[in-house]
Amino acid sequence: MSAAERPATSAGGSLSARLRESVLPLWQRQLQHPFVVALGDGSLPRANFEFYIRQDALFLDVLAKCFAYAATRSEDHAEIEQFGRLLLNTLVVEQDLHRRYGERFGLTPEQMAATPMAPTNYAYTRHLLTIATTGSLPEIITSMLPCAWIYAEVGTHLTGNRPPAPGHPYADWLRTYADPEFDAVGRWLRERLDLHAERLSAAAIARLYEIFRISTCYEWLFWEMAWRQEQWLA
Ligand SMILES: Cc1ncc(C[n+]2csc(CCO)c2C)c(N)n1
Repeated sequence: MSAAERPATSAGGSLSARLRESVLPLWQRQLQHPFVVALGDGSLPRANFEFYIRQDALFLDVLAKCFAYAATRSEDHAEIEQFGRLLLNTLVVEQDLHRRYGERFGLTPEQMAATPMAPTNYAYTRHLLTIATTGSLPEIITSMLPCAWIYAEVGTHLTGNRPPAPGHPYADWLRTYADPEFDAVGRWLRERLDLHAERLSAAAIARLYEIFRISTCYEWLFWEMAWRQEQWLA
């Protein structure tokens, strides 16, 4: 099994491992996306990265809210606490990474917040919000799992577990997502999902496959959106 195929954490025959296997070609396409390749080798034009950072700041605000919705569906004290921590972590990533790059690009937090959501970002966040507000807890976890899992794999794939080269323009981004602490987010979500899924019907599990596939597609489309600097129609 190549490094690209290997899950960041091996999950054996668990539901989360089977979900990833069910979308493996889509998963591997993320690592080959021109945006991801150029981000890794530092050749990504600044305009594309700036577009991405502005959109991602808006995305992470929504993702943080989805962790809050997940907390409202849980009856387990430790789980509620962890969803609360993930909500705060998400905002810290946004502030640390995005404000830092924002400052480098001469953007104020107000300018960042005034950016309109591009179509794909809008669609992805509506998908997450619909499930967060109307779905079951396993569905909510499943909808958020590809974003944590894919970024950890992209981070380790691009760095190969070595620190980014000196002067790499996107070193902070690479370090954030190659950090084993970030991989732990996905690992925890997988553990919770595998536990909750033990009590689900075959129909409920089938729905999880569908949700996982849609979120995985949107992760690819998010790179594509930033690569093309996608705009709404005039
Ligand atoms: C489109 C998109 N997908 C995933 C991430 C990665 N990410 C950053 S914070 C966080 C939650 C855990 O703190 C996750 C999953 C991203 N930045 N943008």
